[in-house]
Amino acid sequence: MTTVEEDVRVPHRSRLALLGAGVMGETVLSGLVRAGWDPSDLVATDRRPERAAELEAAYGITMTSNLDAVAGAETVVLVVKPQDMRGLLAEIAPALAAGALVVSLAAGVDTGTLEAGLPAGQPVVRVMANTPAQVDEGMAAIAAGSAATGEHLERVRDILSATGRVAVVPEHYLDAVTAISGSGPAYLFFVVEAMIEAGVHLGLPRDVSTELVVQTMLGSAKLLRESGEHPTVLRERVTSPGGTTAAALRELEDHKVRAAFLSAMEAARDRSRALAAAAREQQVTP
Ligand SMILES: NC(=O)C1=CN([C@@H]2O[C@H](COP(=O)(O)OP(=O)(O)OC[C@H]3O[C@@H](n4cnc5c(N)ncnc54)[C@H](OP(=O)(O)O)[C@@H]3O)[C@@H](O)[C@H]2O)C=CC1
Ligand SMILES: O=C(O)[C@@H]1CCC=N1
Repeated sequence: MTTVEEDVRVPHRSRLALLGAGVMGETVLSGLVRAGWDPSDLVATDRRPERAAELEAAYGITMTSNLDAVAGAETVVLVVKPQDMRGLLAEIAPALAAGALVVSLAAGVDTGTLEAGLPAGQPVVRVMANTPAQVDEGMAAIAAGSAATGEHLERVRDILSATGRVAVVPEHYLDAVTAISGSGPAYLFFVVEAMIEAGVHLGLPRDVSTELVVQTMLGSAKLLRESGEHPTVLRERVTSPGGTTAAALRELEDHKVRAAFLSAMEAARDRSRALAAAAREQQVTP
């Protein structure tokens, strides 16, 4: 017979170790805590002791060494910079539990490179996430390595869907995904900065300009999502014949802003490929 106590129990979550608790690492950890994970099911590490102390105080998560964290963890999430991945894989490979799922959030580093630095057959899932996950509006794309199963992908989806949307994609999409949604928040913040400065240039107090621009960005994103309309249609609805918007858009086209966005995202995609190549060249077998 089912008891009331059993009905309301929190589902068991296996122990998750997160290595590299910088900006993106904290984004994931804080999201899991907000989503109701018991901090005692989480363990994390960072190279800087003062950073570790900060996170322990903020979230009640045990901060420890990489080897301690990995021992017994069923899911190991790696959130170090691509350039630090090789050393980290070499350090943890001997301590990983057989079958533990390794999840990498590093830009560029492909699953082949990760697998080459880990014991044979270790399941790996690669992720490209973004910082709006800090407010539960993240966009993450995930791809399975050669030994990862559907259950492994579901486990990663469960972790990331706590803080936003998750798409399963073929791995060869991930350099482009990095250029679009991984780096994307920075481009939009750049546009916001430029518009706020423009408002100040036009004589608005900075706080007024900031409020106008931030709410316009938020409202436009919400309109896109909720209307389901194509952005071209929404832009045309703002653009009155012979009006102010048409005058502004003409300047953006004359300054080749659309072409600049294309070049910028090609550069980000190429940088992701270069990081992948560098990580591949550095790879070591355990
Ligand atoms: N920031 C973002 O918006 C996004 C980042 N990413 C990816 O996430 C990863 C982390 O990026 P981000 O959080 O911005 O970078 P951070 O530098 O903020 O975080 C990485 C953290 O890992 C620590 N670290 C490095 N080596 C080790 C180690 N061996 N053991 C434990 N901790 C270690 C670093 O310490 P120290 O400071 O001493 O180096 C640092 O605190 C990158 O691979 C990046 O490509 C992906 C999508 C978006
Ligand atoms: O700039 C970077 O390399 C990382 C990856 C995507 C966003 N930040």
